[in-house]
Amino acid sequence: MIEAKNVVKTFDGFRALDGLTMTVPKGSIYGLVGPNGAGKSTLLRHVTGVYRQDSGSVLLEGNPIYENPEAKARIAHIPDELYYFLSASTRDMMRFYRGFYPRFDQNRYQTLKEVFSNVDEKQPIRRLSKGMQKQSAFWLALCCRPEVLVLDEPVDGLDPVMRRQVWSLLMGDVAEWGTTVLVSSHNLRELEDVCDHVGILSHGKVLLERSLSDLQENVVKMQIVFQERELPPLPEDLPLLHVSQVGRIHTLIVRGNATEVTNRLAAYAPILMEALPLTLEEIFIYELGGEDYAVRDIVL
Ligand SMILES: Nc1ncnc2c1ncn2[C@@H]1O[C@H](COP(=O)(O)OP(=O)(O)OP(=O)(O)O)[C@@H](O)[C@H]1O
Repeated sequence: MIEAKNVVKTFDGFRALDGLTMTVPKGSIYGLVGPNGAGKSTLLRHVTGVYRQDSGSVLLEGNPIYENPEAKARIAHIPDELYYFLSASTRDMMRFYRGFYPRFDQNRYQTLKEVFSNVDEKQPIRRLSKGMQKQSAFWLALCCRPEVLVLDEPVDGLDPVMRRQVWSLLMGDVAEWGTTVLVSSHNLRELEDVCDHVGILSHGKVLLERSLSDLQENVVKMQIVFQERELPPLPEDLPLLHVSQVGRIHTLIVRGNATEVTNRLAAYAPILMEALPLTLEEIFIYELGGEDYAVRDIVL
């Protein structure tokens, strides 16, 4: 488990992280979503032990990460801007990582050659195209067999086929090894299919973090038609988040699970009624109640 508790980080008086608290359960794929400048990269640099927080704590299994080589050897990081030694090739980096990561898997390096077949392992990484550099970074990170994989905007620059390949390899590692993946993105849609936990970051704070199952079981979209054109007066304690109408079809966004809500609304004898799941984007918009426009922008 990774825990960030009340983390504050200032740069020249500017609070890039402003009392941030986040919990990433072991074996989860945790998506961190936020607009430009929200503090995603800064947070990930704390989780990987690159930065030291001004106050608060950043822990892996209860131990501080900063200046803790034992914790750092359990974490692999693909940052938004890749850094490699001048003229180092993928093969050179493999040898370097092999010395650092105790679970480095040499056989996997050979096996994954087929997946990343258009990366020339002998060519300096800096001379590869951007997408190929990302592929090289994934290839190496997957061979490290880290307990925690931290990915900053990981699939930017990868073509759709490679995106799928990479996500499927990552999900395989989570299933087989219980790897914890912490991944940042601007795009909730990109993360929707892969994450089981999501945190929304804005102005240096996590506004909301939930497991996907919690989110999906607790809000439902009801499409409903009554004999009358107008909506009948519904009970005051029905936790309605939003109501809209197109023609005779009313769309109600209701907090609660689909069966409960369907049973309650059945008492009003609708002609037609259907419970639909919400997309992750819709859930966040309704959950956050549109209070924060920066957040609306990223989820819309
Ligand atoms: N080394 C630094 N020195 C000064 N300010 C910094 C530094 N790193 C980050 N910041 C500031 O902290 C804030 C958060 O930056 P950060 O890079 O963490 O955001 P982000 O959510 O990753 O953004 P993006 O989506 O654009 O990558 C920004 O206002 C940025 O200008």
